[in-house]
Amino acid sequence: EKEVKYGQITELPRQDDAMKKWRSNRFGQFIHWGLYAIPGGVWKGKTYEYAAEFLKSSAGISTATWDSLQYQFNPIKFNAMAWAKMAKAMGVKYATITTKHHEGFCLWPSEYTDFDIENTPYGKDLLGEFIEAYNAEGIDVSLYYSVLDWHHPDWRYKLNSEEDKEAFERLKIFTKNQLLELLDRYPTVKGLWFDGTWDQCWKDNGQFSYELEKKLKEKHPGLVVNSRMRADEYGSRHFDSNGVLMGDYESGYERRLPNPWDIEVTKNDWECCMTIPENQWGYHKDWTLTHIKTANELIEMLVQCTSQNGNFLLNFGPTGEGDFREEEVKLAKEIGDWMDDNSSAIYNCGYAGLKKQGWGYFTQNNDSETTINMVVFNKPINGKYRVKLNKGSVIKKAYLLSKPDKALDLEEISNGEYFIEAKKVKTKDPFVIIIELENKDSKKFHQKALT
Ligand SMILES: COc1ccc([C@H]2[C@H](O)[C@H](O)[C@H](C)N2C)cc1
Repeated sequence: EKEVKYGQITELPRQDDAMKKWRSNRFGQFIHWGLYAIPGGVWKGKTYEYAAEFLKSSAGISTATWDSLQYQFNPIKFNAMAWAKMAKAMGVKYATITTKHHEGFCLWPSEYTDFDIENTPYGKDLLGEFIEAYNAEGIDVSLYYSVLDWHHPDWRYKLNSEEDKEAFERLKIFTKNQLLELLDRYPTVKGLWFDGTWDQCWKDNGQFSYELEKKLKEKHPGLVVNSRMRADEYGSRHFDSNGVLMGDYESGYERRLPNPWDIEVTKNDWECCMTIPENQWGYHKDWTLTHIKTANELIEMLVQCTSQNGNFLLNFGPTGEGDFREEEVKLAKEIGDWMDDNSSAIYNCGYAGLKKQGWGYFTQNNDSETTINMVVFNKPINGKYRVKLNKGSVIKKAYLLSKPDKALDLEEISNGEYFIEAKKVKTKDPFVIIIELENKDSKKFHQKALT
């Protein structure tokens, strides 16, 4: 064990109401929006396959040229209420929006920079409109903030000289001021999603990020912060040098999921953030470059996250004009239609304390001791679903969520192990079988105490 002074601040897992709400939300919408949405991955007629929000570096564009995009930013199609209604219909309970991505452009009128929405043809407080509209639909809002800032003259990747150190001290003050400003301006926000914290400059400032997390949480009770914000004094990120998680949840799952059989991951809160194309967070004009995930693929990721006590944050990249691609609108509808019928296996659900089986994923409602959800993605050819529950568990009845009054045939194989027969399932979509137990699924709740 190393002596770590600037490691974890909050005892995890948090059991306060704000964190319980974060946990029960399960499904969120990520929004990546900034100046990069204007060129959309194309520069001087050339299409760049790399992530569109990195076009400045992949096309080798000067900061002056890139920053002049600010005078073109005029999303005439932006309608925050329409966005919020689409998100509501999709079934998300929270949304995380880029207030400032690596380019440094701020979607809110910041008093600490002119490189912001106020100095664009649009001019209005776009971020404020977004938060108000999403909150009006009952959707919690968290704010993404990139510490890495290509625009700011005091940004330094490494601190090699006294001049570097002085510059970065100014950058740290700027960062703290902007974050306090965001929490002042938007008191209803629930969390901060930090990014751009992998460089040496930040890893050398573990004490600063420790004190910053404390100050932000003192100012904004209940604030939920991702592990990506932090480095300890040895430069260890996400987890401190003794392997203790920092922030409030693990946010290392970017465009990747844990092994579905992994139960270690269930011990902490965590979130997977996911793109619809393979690697585009910002709007890209050309979606033929890579595989585009289908609704069923994305639903399976959401279900897998829930089954392992994680949240799923699905990304959308609005165009420079402020609307969504038709593919994104279609996916939001398809996912929403599924959520309309099956969200009881997602909201306020988590790890059931059971080993994953081949047909799909177990989830269990956090408020229920005797009801287990089976979300099926792979129908067995004989229509019989093998379920291995905890020893001593007895199934009272099992039924399709879509047909609650028709009990399915059961065959007990051994203590706590059954076949559930569901031969006549017509749907082509993933579906849910509900198991109701005779007795409290004690092992699961015992395990819950352990986490
Ligand atoms: C160098 O590899 C990177 C760096 C930053 C990212 C950024 C993306 O732009 C997006 O904001 C994602 C959440 N973040 C990690 C992704 C991959």
